[in-house]
Amino acid sequence: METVKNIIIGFGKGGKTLAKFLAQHGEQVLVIEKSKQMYGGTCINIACLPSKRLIIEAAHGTSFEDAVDGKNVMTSQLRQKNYQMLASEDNITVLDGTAHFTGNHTIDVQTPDGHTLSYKGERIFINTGATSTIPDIPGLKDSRFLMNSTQAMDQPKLPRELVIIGGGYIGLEFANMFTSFGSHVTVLDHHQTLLPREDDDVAEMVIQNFKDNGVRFEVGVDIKAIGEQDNQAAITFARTDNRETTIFADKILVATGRKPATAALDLQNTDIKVAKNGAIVVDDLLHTSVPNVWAIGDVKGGPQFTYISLDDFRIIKDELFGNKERRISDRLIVPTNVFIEPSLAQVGLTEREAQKQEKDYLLFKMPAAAIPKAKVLKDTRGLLKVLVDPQTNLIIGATLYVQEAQEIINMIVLAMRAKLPYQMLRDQIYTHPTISEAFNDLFKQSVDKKE
Ligand SMILES: Cc1cc2nc3c(=O)[nH]c(=O)nc-3n(C[C@H](O)[C@H](O)[C@H](O)COP(=O)(O)OP(=O)(O)OC[C@H]3O[C@@H](n4cnc5c(N)ncnc54)[C@H](O)[C@@H]3O)c2cc1C
Ligand SMILES: NC(=O)c1ccc[n+]([C@@H]2O[C@H](COP(=O)([O-])OP(=O)(O)OC[C@H]3O[C@@H](n4cnc5c(N)ncnc54)[C@H](O)[C@@H]3O)[C@@H](O)[C@H]2O)c1
Repeated sequence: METVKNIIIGFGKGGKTLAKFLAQHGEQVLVIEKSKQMYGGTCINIACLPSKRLIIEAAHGTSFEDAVDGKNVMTSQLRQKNYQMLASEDNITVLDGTAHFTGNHTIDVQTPDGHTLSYKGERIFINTGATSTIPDIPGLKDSRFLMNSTQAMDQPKLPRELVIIGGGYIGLEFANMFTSFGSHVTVLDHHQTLLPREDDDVAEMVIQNFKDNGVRFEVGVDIKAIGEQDNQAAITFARTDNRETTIFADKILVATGRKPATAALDLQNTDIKVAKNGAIVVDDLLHTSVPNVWAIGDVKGGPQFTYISLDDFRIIKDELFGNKERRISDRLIVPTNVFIEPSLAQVGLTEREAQKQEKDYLLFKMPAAAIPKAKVLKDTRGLLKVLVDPQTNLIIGATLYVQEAQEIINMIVLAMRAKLPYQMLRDQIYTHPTISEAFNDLFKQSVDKKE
């Protein structure tokens, strides 16, 4: 059995960044990836980048088929670039194969040609990501109409009637995208409230905009069964009043969350603790319960974002080569963005959360329609809400539902991290016409909280 200084299982965001860093510091690294189609990990191949590319193509009026082709060219280029980024390093070996543990620090790798290779790792980093879940609905798992998000982005033709189960991140982003391509979309969710973290005014506006675009929502439903009729899927669900309805679709996209990919790792052969949901239990420094074994990214549970996986890399880098100060609990200001149209970005407290915590706050609020650039972009939908601590003048939360929110939220994040008073954003000179210059006007006057 060969002993390797660093083994990274999975070519994910944090893992690949760590591999490059370790190699550049003279350390030997073995990166094991189970699929050649996944070099570079989930984000670039089957998640963030291809989905955003399709969303943009849909908004530009590209046909679905051409958009999928273009997306595939992009992901293949990214895959190649990611592979080269690691394989070109003398100290890194990228091994095709599926890894599973045989002991606390030993693994076997099943290679595509049927061989089993055994390794001992002085350090092991688990970066295997997460996989789609399929809810236990009779007939769903075996339905020929079922797709997960990866399959939805690779359909040979646009589904005319599309049912999406789950109205979270993927559900809303794909509902927006497929509607723009021309599908008729119905979103089913078992919760009564979509966007449950958002303030009511924001969530209502987002859902109304979807409805205005033709998306149908059925919330608080209990999906009873998936069948087939006349070459279509038949989806039967009960509404809150227990009345049963059946709707029909050419495809069903399941977007009901993703679970940590630990099932194939044979962690029962180790002392690595796993939570009920399959997530690897880690401490504040990403240590698993076995010394010198870390978990990075989605596999450790918690927020599932590429930038969190990247930040996991920073924690490990700081532990191994820095001053050992960075940790998960430092992540107090983490922005999110739902890539719908317009974009919905959020950081810090919402108004509801501030009220629940009995925090005093100033509310700055304005409609997107007041921003000249929104008119230029021909999309004046949305609103901006920022909460400020009246004692310190520091921003404590922001929700930006406006075109380009995914970009300008990062200015708010910077102001929060640098503890800049809101007046700094109010009085700054911005380029024009831009969405960010809205901060000049937004912060002029706080509004009555009851508005
Ligand atoms: C449709 C979609 C859109 C998304 N959009 C966004 C977005 O816009 N912004 C954002 O921040 N996040 C987004 N996410 C979430 C984001 O993709 C994930 O949080 C991120 O990719 C997780 O990265 P990771 O480092 O945990 O591992 P991953 O990138 O998931 O990598 C894990 C790798 O491990 C490999 N692997 C698994 N098991 C084994 C094994 N036993 N042996 C060897 N290899 C193995 C897998 O093949 C995979 O390549 C999206 C997710 C989806 C599904
Ligand atoms: N823009 C982004 O950053 C982005 C985009 C896409 C995905 N992601 C990441 O990927 C993760 C997975 O996305 P997702 O949309 O699958 O999960 P999600 O957790 O965001 O949403 C799941 C939705 O499915 C519903 N649901 C669950 N079980 C159901 C059932 N049996 N019947 C009906 N509805 C049901 C839930 O109520 C919820 O609304 C997200 O949590 C996010 O971290 C991020």
